[in-house]
Amino acid sequence: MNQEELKKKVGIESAKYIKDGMIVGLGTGSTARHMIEEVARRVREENLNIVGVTTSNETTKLAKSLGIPLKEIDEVPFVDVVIDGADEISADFQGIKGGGAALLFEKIVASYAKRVIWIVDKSKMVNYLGEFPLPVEVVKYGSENLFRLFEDKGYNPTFRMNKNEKLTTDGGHYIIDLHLGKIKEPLALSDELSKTVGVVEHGLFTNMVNVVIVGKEEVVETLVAR
Ligand SMILES: O=C[C@H](O)[C@H](O)[C@H](O)COP(=O)(O)O
Repeated sequence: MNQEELKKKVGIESAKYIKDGMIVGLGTGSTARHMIEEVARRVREENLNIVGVTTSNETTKLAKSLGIPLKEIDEVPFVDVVIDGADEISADFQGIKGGGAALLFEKIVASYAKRVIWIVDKSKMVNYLGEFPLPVEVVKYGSENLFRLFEDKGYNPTFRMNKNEKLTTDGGHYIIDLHLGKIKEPLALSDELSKTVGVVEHGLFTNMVNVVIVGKEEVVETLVAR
């Protein structure tokens, strides 16, 4: 079974957590896409009655094209469940997200969610976070200085590019990716980045996930955080 098939498997499995009447956070990326397609199928074929809240412009476009009813995040007081992909997940359920540049809206939706479910193929499960570059979303004003600050700290920063230009996120910011290799203390780094002026948000999602659905060759494994 190739990686794409594993992603599809967990996407379909995760949609089973969605029940009639729910407000559902719709994640972003190639794995979340499969979940969104399955949700749309259930809306169409099973008359599933839900409202989606999206986590990126890309997901809004996809969900609209598939006919999923949507509301803006500010039109709902909470989200029942958000289902999203991830770039890395460690054994203690900490994660890195933002490989698709959607971390800010994803974290906002997750922070209003009663339940957070991540769907990944087995390659995303790691012993330590950090091999995947950690995305940091920053205000454009002063971002070169912030870049130099990260350089001085030895964080090996690179600006996320879109062709020859710096990529601008859905929120109108830049992303600086930190190439850290191994993040020894995710919680401490999360605090440090959150306190850094000019940082809007970062891709460390600490103590946020409730359920992780992992696609493996033979089985789909469901891990529940304590
Ligand atoms: O910004 C993007 C998101 O955090 C994605 O959920 C994450 O990058 C995983 O994406 P994919 O399922 O395409 O690997």
